[in-house]
Amino acid sequence: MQQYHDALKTILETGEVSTDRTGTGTVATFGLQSRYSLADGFPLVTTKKLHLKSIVHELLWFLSGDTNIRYLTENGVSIWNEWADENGDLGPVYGHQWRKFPALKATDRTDGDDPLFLARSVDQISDLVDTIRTSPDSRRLIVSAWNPGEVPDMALPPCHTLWQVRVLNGRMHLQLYQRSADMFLGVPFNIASYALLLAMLAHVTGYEAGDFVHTIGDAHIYSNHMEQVKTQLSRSPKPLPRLRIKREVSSIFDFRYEDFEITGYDPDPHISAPVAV
Ligand SMILES: Nc1nc(=O)c2c([nH]1)NC[C@@H]1CN(c3ccc(C(=O)N[C@@H](CCC(=O)O)C(=O)O)cc3)CN21
Ligand SMILES: O=c1ccn([C@H]2C[C@H](O)[C@@H](COP(=O)(O)O)O2)c(=O)[nH]1
Repeated sequence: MQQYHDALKTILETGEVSTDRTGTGTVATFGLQSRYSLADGFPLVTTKKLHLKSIVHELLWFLSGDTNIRYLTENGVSIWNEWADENGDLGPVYGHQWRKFPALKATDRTDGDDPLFLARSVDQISDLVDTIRTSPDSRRLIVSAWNPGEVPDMALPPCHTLWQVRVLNGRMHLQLYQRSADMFLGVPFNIASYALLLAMLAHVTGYEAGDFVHTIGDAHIYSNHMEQVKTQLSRSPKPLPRLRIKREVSSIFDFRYEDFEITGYDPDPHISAPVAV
């Protein structure tokens, strides 16, 4: 995970001090890209201990279309607690947009002068897998969580905004555009989560998992994470662990928590940090 350390160093060396919504203050760089080849191992940060459990459950929860934190809390995952309302709801966040992106289709009928629309919803994940199967050379394999009409109703507008898949020579690649990135707390989760998603998509469609390309808009280190980042950068990255999918799974929606095994993960101790709300 030298790439992750390099990104942190770039922000410390070239970033600019900024105010932000949470009132915490950051050092930020706008526009940063890193590439993680899954052939080198599974990109789980080794210079602090990460809980893969939270990452796997969060991804399965997104894929199920759920936007209430109940499933997460039942599985001991608390990372979304601060943003949920009293019923555990987050509004139409990732799961909703991935599986039920609302769309209107114009019809040729009218009501007086007003055009009539047909309301439907788009299951972007099913469509993605179907298109990979029917048109593997497609350059249109995109999933968007950014829905301008619904952003005001979301507890937090999506940070991982849009992603694209591309299959080249039997290898599947995935690129994420992340509009805003908490480099110390959120990003290690985001990298592992999208690498896992790539491994799952490659598994169900029969391709080799290739590169995860992480493109970031505002890449920031919060002012109250500086000591933690320095501690982490004083440590040396170790060889990456390996991910194994233990069972033959044919649908992207059939994965279970128990299907994943990580071997060879020998991280340095955990470094705790406050999350900016
Ligand atoms: N400021 C901020 N940073 C984020 O990374 C973030 C948000 N807000 N809001 C929405 C989600 C929630 N995410 C989070 C929230 C908390 C942790 C966190 O506290 N991580 C700890 C322990 C995690 C655990 O329980 O396994 C860590 O040390 O990584 C990580 C990601 C990512 N997102
Ligand atoms: O998956 C995620 C979700 C959130 N973040 C971080 C990025 C920012 O620090 C905050 C969001 O604040 P905005 O003011 O809406 O940008 O959450 C992340 O890194 N990864």
